[in-house]
Amino acid sequence: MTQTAYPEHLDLKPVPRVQGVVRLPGSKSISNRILLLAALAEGETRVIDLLASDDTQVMLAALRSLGVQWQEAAGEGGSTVHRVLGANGNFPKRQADLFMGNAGTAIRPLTAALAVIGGDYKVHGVPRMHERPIGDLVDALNAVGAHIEYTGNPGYPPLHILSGEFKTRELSVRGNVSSQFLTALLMAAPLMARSEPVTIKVLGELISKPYIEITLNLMRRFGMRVEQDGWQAFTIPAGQCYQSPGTIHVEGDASSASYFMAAGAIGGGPVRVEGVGRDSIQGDVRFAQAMEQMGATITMGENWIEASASAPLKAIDADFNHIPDAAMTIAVAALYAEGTSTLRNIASWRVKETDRIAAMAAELRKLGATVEEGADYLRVTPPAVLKAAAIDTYDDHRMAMCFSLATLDGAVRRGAELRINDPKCVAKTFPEYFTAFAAIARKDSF
Ligand SMILES: O=C(O)C1=C[C@@H](OP(=O)(O)O)[C@@H](O)[C@H](O)C1
Ligand SMILES: C=C(OP(=O)(O)O)C(=O)O
Repeated sequence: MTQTAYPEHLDLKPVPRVQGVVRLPGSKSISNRILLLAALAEGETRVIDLLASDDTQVMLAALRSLGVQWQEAAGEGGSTVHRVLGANGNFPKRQADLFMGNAGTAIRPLTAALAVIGGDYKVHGVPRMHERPIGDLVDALNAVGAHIEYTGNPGYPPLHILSGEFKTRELSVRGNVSSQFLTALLMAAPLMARSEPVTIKVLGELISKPYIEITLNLMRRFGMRVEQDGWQAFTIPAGQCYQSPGTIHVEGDASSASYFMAAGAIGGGPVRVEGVGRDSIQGDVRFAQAMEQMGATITMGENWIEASASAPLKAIDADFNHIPDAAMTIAVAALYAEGTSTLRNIASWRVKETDRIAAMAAELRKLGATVEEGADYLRVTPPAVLKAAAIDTYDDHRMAMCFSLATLDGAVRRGAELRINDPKCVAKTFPEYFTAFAAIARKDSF
């Protein structure tokens, strides 16, 4: 969908050293939230540096099908500007067939907004999207009077969303499969809270909490007050409407930053990413702390992070529930660490773009690693030397991006000669990834 021509596979040579500066593409999580909030707000929002990728493309196309007007223009200094004309808590078109690709950040929040606004909507995606759960969100909405039907397998898209009759203003949602269900309810709740407050209760454990902080932060930027009782309950006081903040800037993507931070830590560096830093609202900047724990040197400014290392990395044993996406990068960095690394509390990997625990284990083994796979953990012991391999990517952008790191020579291990199959899957969040990666590869040796 997004325009970058990639061959069927990429053959990558070992990279002796990496160094350089990378300007990051916009954050997927921030981009898709801002698009929906801008569409629901009163007034026009100018969105600077929106991510251009498959995941934002499906959101933009869906909003257009729903009658929301937006335009893209070039901004200053190579930036982009999207002007979104808010429809003030409504969608001008009440009937639409919406293709959501494999974008969790698009289908889940839109489902909640469509269910509350009402109409007649078909919502579907790629085959893998139809295997990714949405039942907890549908149950939460239908329990208070929404009318959402499954047109395929119960618990999964595709969905048929009709007009419901909301009976109560207290919702409950399970938080242990995906935090995106709570995010979806939070963003849609103000549309229900016209005359009475709405409370959302979280049943059981909530995973991926920093993504809820992104949601709350952006809702505040659009003028919304949310009362929070820990991670258990959230109340939206009655009578509020989303208000355009005027202009809003999209930070660089912190999950995309992880590949370059890891590259700097493995391949000498320094590698600097620009677009995220100390002031980021994205939880994935905490990947930098994990890298530090592994022995990398990290420095940060307001809007940049730099990684380098002068000694081999050390193994890590940690809980990565708070950074599920960037944690995939840790699994590959573990190939360069001395000893066995354990990534814990990552069960959500199983229901993302692919079963990421199984996929990661299979591909790390191809490189010669010893891998133990559990229901919610992964244990990686690196080989003495990485083996050349053809890496399958399972239509998962992060598999393609993090395995590119296994070409790095590192301080102790020769980088592998690698084939990355189906590299175009990076279009989900970072269409230009391999160009950016090539730009930090230095042909000279240490
Ligand atoms: O809300 C978000 O922007 C996201 C939440 C996370 O999902 P889960 O809450 O399902 O772990 C993350 O993996 C995904 O890439 C983006
Ligand atoms: C899990 C991911 O995506 P999604 O937003 O589709 O859940 C991801 O980008 O790693």
